[in-house]
Amino acid sequence: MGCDDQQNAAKSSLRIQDIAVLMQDHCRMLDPAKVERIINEFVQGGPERMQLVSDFDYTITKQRTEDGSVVPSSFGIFNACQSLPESFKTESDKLYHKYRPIEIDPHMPIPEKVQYMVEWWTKSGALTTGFPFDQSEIDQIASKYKNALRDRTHEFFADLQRLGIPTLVFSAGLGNSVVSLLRQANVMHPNVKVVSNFLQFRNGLLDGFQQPMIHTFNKNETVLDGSEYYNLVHTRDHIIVMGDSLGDADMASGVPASSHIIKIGFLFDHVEANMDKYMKTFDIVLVDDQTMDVPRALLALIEKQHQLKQQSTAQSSR
Ligand SMILES: C[n+]1cn([C@@H]2O[C@H](COP(=O)(O)OP(=O)(O)O)[C@@H](O)[C@H]2O)c2nc(N)[nH]c(=O)c21
Ligand SMILES: [Mg+2]
Repeated sequence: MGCDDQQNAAKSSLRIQDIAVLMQDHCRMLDPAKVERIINEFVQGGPERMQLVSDFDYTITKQRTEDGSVVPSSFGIFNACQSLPESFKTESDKLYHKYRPIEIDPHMPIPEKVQYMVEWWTKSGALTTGFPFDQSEIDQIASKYKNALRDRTHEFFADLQRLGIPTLVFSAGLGNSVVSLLRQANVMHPNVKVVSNFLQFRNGLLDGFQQPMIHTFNKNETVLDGSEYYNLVHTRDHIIVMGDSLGDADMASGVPASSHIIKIGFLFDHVEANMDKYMKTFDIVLVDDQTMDVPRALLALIEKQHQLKQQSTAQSSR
């Protein structure tokens, strides 16, 4: 490509109908023109303005595996550890059955739910106290699920690392399981930060979770305020958000209002019943897509333009 061609390519904008992955039947968008506009902004802004924020359970892990086996959640991995006292398991189940219906109650206002969630995480932390525990137990169970990450997760995290895009994995679950799985899958690169609830130890015994508590309704960038990660990303105003639950769409709250955000929602359960809400909440809804192909395609467009710009700068400075 000559210099002029390269400069023209660098300026021309992309049309959504030319982005093949977004034209697949299972890829739905309420407002394709908005997605097209933001993709063009991402592409023009380049990798240095990008950040990625992703949920963990059933967003990085698969919602459906080929052999039909169920992937446990991060708390589920911990609960499967053999050394946990029997009383822990029964009490923890009781809490789940009490609080989970509140968490997903469509009628209760969020401020009221927040109190209950704080109560749940606090009681769960109190239960996770006073007995010995070894991280290797989590590692052993997590190792069984390192292949249960979405197809092309490895490539996706390699893309993010190569482009230097800060990547936040947010989980209101258990951070020890999240990090263990990401490490064993070889995707825990230096640009990846996990914000979650981590086990705390005192005198060799478990002592609940470390602060700050991350629960369903504060799982967003406001909990990062003033932190090292916040300082790293607060000027990165081009954001990809990925999640499988409706609440995940708010994970970037707390970033400047002028930011441009593309929210990708992975929908698998009760597709028809959930479709309307997902379409209103996420910019791109992927129905039973167990891959990272769509977010990877966005990164590929950003990278291609970035390379063109670099080549044309190199040529014009000759
Ligand atoms: C305190 N607590 C919370 N949860 C659930 O863990 C989930 C973690 O939240 P999340 O990180 O948003 O994960 P998601 O991808 O599954 O949405 C919450 O939505 C709760 O339903 C919990 N689940 C179990 N098994 N045990 C617990 O103690 C516990
Ligand atoms: Mg999830």
